[in-house]
Amino acid sequence: MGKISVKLPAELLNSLEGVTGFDREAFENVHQSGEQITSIRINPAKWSMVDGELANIHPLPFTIDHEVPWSSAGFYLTQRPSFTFDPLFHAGCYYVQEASSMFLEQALQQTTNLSQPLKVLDLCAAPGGKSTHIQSLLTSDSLLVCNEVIKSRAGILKQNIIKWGCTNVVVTNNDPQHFSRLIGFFDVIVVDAPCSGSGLFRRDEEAINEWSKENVYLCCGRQKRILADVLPALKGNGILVYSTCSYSKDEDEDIADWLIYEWQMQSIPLEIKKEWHIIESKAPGTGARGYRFFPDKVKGEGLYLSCFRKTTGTKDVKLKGTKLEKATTKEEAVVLPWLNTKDVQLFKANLIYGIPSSLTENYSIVKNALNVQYAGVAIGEVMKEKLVPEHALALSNCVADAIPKLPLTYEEAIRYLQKSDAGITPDVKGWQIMTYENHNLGWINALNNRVNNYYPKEFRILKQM
Ligand SMILES: C[S@@+](CC[C@H](N)C(=O)[O-])C[C@H]1O[C@@H](n2cnc3c(N)ncnc32)[C@H](O)[C@@H]1O
Repeated sequence: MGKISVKLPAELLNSLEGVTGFDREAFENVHQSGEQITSIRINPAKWSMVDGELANIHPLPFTIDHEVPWSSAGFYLTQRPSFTFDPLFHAGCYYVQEASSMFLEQALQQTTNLSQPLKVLDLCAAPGGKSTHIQSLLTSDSLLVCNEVIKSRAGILKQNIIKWGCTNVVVTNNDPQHFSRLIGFFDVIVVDAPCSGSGLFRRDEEAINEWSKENVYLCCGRQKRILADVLPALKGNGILVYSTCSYSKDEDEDIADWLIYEWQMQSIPLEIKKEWHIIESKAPGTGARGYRFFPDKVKGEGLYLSCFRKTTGTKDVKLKGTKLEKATTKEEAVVLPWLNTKDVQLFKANLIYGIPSSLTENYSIVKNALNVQYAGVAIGEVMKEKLVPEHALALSNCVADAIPKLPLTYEEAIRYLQKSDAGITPDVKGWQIMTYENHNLGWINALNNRVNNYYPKEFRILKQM
């Protein structure tokens, strides 16, 4: 790690003078240092912790330096490994996520009773870092709606949700305006807003070239529009978590003031430990609390996060659901042996999907209002009274234990994930799941004369080792 020459925009540095906790020299130095930090957040549904240690993988594909102090599942790594060539990454055992972002866990834990069923919206969700984190913190009978306005990014979000392997998430592709159709529906809304991106300067030099004061103003206007569009969908007393990866007061504290003046939101302070070195800020007008991460103070990138309670009630609107096309009894009989639970509602939308029975009503309301891209778990297609299973089922937490599994060596797993000939000769015929270190990777179908690799094209490793 050598010193590099980075020219930070003088206009940004000047505008940060006076921002609580800003130390110009230290801030400039940390950007020049060339230091890069790598952190991951493990998927507790797939990878267990025993006595604070990651269990059952030998050898671990990386070396853990220490834990991210504000997250129960976050770890710093000593160096950045090749995640592409780690089968566990493809199995959804962890998500590569910048450490400051994991502070969302504190925001949710300290403002919300996470042990009860909740309806949560992650409005600006792609590629899914915060969504996968929120999912891990919720009960299985909570519903998480992850939305992304840009269609291609919604596709990436869907892939990451499939890898995470849960059944209680819906991915939508909507403009924030469309959420006015869901008046008072959500208990919690997370807005990780598009911003001018100064918090990412250390990782992405392009962000430096793209930064301008004009863009900060543009982002600030957009942030207000997004919030104004979505706030009606939050129920009275509901929680809003607002975050950006910008240091600019216009996109952070000024938005907090605006939320209080214009929307009568109430700021909720969070408890932070001194040794975390997170800076608590007060918005100039209302004193609303916000939490700012400076890379010269914390081991992570730039972030601002602030929590609010909605003090105004919402009209009591009875939201209508749409009728879901249910799977037939015959289809159910074919599908159920592939699942480890009967507590799912099976419905059809090209394929057969499953969603926890307790979420059906709320899901039908979401489906009526929004452009759903993915819901629950895609199970497969029933053809000639047999199931052709979907990749998502293999990676999900609802696939039956009785399905045959074939453990692969590291080299076989990489060839399988490249969708090339893995060179395996299974003992049994038919559909079976390829595993690596006991984690599911995907399907093959072993026929009499050949083995068909069903790893999806869009997920495959394109690089050669
Ligand atoms: C900071 S990123 C979200 C990162 C994500 N929350 C995560 O943790 O992986 C902001 C997202 O907002 C989306 N976005 C851009 N313009 C938007 C708009 N006008 N309304 C809503 N979302 C928008 C972007 O496409 C982007 O995916």
